[in-house]
Amino acid sequence: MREIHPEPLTPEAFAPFGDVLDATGAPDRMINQGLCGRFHDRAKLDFGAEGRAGLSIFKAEPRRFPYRLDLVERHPDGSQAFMPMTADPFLVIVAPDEGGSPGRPRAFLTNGAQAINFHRNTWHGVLTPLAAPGLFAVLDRIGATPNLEEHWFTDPWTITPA
Ligand SMILES: NC(=O)N[C@@H](O)C(=O)O
Ligand code: NI
Repeated sequence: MREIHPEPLTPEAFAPFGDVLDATGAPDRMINQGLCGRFHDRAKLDFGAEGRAGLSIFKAEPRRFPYRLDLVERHPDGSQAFMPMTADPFLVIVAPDEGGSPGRPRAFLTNGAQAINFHRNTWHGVLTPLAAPGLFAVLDRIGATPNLEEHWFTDPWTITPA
């Protein structure tokens, strides 16, 4: 059984795969008469030449550990951002591309105050909440192409805390 242990999500570790939107530390600017900190323009959004931005709500079933990972996917035509609407940590799964197929996946656990944005064509697991109601705002590309490539692992991975 091939095991993966989740790592804490940090912008540095996630950089090869996408952006982490994290409201820790000092904001980039104070707005609204000094009553709001703006962490400005923190994601590289990409909807391609033929697409447009779409903002959706996902209500996903919570998953549990040990989590069986048998599928990763990617969106060749645009980025995809998962922004939780609750303060529950969720699981973020990515994998490097190795000649058109995913390499060894990596799993990250958010701290409950983070959102993520997968860059275009990044192999990732589908939205994976760990608590109900699994509510997320999702910003991704809407367009005429399917914008989806799936890879099923013949030998699934098991994600479980160390
Ligand atoms: N298919 C869809 O809208 N969502 C997936 O892309 C996902 O990453 O959850
Ligand atoms: Ni996706």
